[in-house]
Amino acid sequence: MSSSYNEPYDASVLRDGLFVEKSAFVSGAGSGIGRAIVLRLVELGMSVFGTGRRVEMLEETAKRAGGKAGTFTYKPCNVRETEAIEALVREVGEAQGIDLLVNNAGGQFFAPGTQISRRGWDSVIDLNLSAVFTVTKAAHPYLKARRGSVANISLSGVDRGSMGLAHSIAARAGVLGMTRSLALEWAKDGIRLNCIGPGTVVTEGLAVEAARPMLDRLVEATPMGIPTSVEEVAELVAFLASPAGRLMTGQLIQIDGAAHLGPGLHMIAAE
Ligand SMILES: CCCCCCCCCCC/C=C/C(=O)SCCNC(=O)CCNC(=O)[C@H](O)C(C)(C)COP(=O)(O)OP(=O)(O)OC[C@H]1O[C@@H](n2cnc3c(N)ncnc32)[C@H](O)[C@@H]1OP(=O)(O)O
Ligand SMILES: NC(=O)C1=CN([C@@H]2O[C@H](COP(=O)(O)OP(=O)(O)OC[C@H]3O[C@@H](n4cnc5c(N)ncnc54)[C@H](OP(=O)(O)O)[C@@H]3O)[C@@H](O)[C@H]2O)C=CC1
Repeated sequence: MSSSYNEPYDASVLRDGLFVEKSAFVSGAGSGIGRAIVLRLVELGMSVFGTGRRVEMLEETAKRAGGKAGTFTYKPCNVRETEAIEALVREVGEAQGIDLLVNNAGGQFFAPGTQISRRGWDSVIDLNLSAVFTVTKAAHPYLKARRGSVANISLSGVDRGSMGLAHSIAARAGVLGMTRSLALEWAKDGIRLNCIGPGTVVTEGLAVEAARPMLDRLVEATPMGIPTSVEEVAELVAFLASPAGRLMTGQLIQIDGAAHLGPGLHMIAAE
């Protein structure tokens, strides 16, 4: 693996102060893509609230957000605990409003369909689909009040399928369907919803040496041969929330070096 895969990438094109007096709710804010989104939004002047299960990870995000134009506050919560996450969204919505909701918390394991148990299937669907609906629905009144927007962090290949990810692709395809349906229902409220499909992103889970064979395969499946950086995902989230994204809704934007057009992960099912 080239060591440059994991280096910070300057993707910033948006202007300073863009999001002053705006507020965001970001799930999975304590690591990887979610942390990068928080840091960029705060840099652009936003008041960002973040959640995730591990408080120490959120603390680290807060440390890195210190001294920037906006603010970062947080509280740990499991997005799969419906009543708790609904209450948290209400608390944040009442306290600071919500101009932008980022559904980023998620994850899965790689396995051929024959090795996914019913419980494994349900876990992945619960985290990556049902919890996204719960959070989005809970945020609706606050998004409506601000004519806000939603960015759902999805997965490259969601509209085509991927070996080894039947459960996750099914969940994210469900999110895409939900996104397009709510984009229609909520257009009258001025609310926009989009999905972003990153390709391989070298975050915590993939950066460890043990994940190196998987990472090599993922890069092999990426025609441009370059993993997606967390910074370019963050910039796209910010762009979609900005005035320049005013008419963008119901979209799937894949930021993946053409992975969704490439050979796919055929090697996984062969194992
Ligand atoms: C078109 C081609 C495109 C090519 C490019 C692709 C681009 C996409 C690249 C995607 C890159 C992805 C990277 C990463 O994933 S990085 C790693 C990030 N970390 C994670 O994602 C971890 C996420 N995992 C979890 O959060 C949890 O494991 C999960 C929610 C999935 C389950 O949590 P839960 O606590 O509910 O689960 P349990 O541990 O109780 O287990 C429940 C059942 O699930 C089964 N299970 C768990 N792991 C596995 C496994 N590895 N294989 C098979 N089954 C598994 C477990 O056994 C339980 O079932 P049973 O009770 O029946 O045993
Ligand atoms: N890395 C990649 O290659 C790609 C990732 N993605 C997707 O991007 C999103 C971010 O992933 P990434 O940054 O890479 O990976 P991480 O594992 O770093 O991020 C996942 C985040 O979600 C949080 N999370 C997971 N489960 C829950 C839960 N039940 N309740 C609350 N928070 C939860 C985690 O925090 P905590 O554990 O503290 O709860 C963590 O901060 C995920 O949806 C992922 O599937 C999409 C394409 C490619």
